[in-house]
Amino acid sequence: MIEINSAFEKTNRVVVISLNPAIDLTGMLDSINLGHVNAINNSEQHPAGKGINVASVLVSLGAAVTLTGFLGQDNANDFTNLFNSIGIVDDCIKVPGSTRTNCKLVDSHNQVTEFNFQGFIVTETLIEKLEKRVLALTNNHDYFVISGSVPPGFKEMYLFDWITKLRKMNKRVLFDSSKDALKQGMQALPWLVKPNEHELSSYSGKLLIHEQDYLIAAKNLLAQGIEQVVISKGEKGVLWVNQEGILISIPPPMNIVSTVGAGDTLVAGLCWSFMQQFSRTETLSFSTALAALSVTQVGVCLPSLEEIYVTQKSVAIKKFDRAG
Ligand SMILES: Nc1ncnc2c1ncn2[C@@H]1O[C@H](COP(=O)(O)OP(=O)(O)O)[C@@H](O)[C@H]1O
Ligand SMILES: O=P(O)(O)OC[C@H]1O[C@](O)(COP(=O)(O)O)[C@@H](O)[C@@H]1O
Repeated sequence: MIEINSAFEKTNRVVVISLNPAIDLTGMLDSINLGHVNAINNSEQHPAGKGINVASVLVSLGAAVTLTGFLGQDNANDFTNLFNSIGIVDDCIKVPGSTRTNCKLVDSHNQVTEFNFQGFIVTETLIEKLEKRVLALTNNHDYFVISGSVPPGFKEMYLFDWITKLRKMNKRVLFDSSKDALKQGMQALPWLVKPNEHELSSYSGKLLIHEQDYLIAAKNLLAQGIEQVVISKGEKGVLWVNQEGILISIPPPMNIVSTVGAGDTLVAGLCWSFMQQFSRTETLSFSTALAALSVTQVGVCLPSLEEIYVTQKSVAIKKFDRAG
């Protein structure tokens, strides 16, 4: 029998689990010509991946973040330099090989074409070692973010097992993944899920188009026992459904540089808002503002609170009581 306890303390401590990190190599070009040579106008490269992006934004907001998961030992320094410079506590397991490099091409219409590679291979021994680390962290943490795809060798079933274990310990698990990993993880009923439109359509097995389609899909997840269903809809904003009702946010128009990392930034904003016990409206407007700011540059941005508050004032919120 799963125990439900809503008496969560305000906290700044959080664990982020990053199973398949990446170095993001972003190239800007006028347009992509398939089958031809494409000249890149300028490029940037930085440590990223869903969990690492979430951890970086959380730290910038003031969270005490312990990052665990896997890192390729051959280029681990690229990541550990970042962790040391911004103050992420590194509890990652080093695995043979290099962490993958993902390629992101941004054209002059700000359209992003992404090439996400597979990643290093993990063994059962490494996975068991990681599970022990995650369980050890339950002694002094209530919030766990599991973000991103899984590397080759990692059976999606582990996500089901780990989320089930964390849930039984009454931990709040925020889960953001895709494909089979999303399916398996969702079945364990994490506390919060954040699919984007495409991921939710693919999970639901049908194309969701209208607001009503998303609402029905969200309410189904709620009925199954997921407490917070947050659907991110790019520049159209966020749809958040829970037992208290439906909230919709619309971000202000932004100067877009790259939308890569917007979803991770939204997850970090949500996590921080819950940890800090913001009201529902404040949680959504804060997280939407933070995510909107992230599209104004390459990678996740670490804006000042002042910048976030200014943007937050331009986020429109629509509220409907009771999810029904
Ligand atoms: N062009 C944009 N302008 C303003 N906010 C944006 C824009 N694109 C994304 N966002 C914000 O970032 C959130 C996450 O973006 P989205 O593209 O839906 O996620 P993902 O990166 O997971 O695909 C959106 O819900 C929205 O709040
Ligand atoms: O974990 P996945 O699905 O392989 O995706 C990894 C990619 O997603 C990112 O974390 C960006 O994610 P979002 O755009 O959804 O925020 C990149 O940094 C990384 O290259």
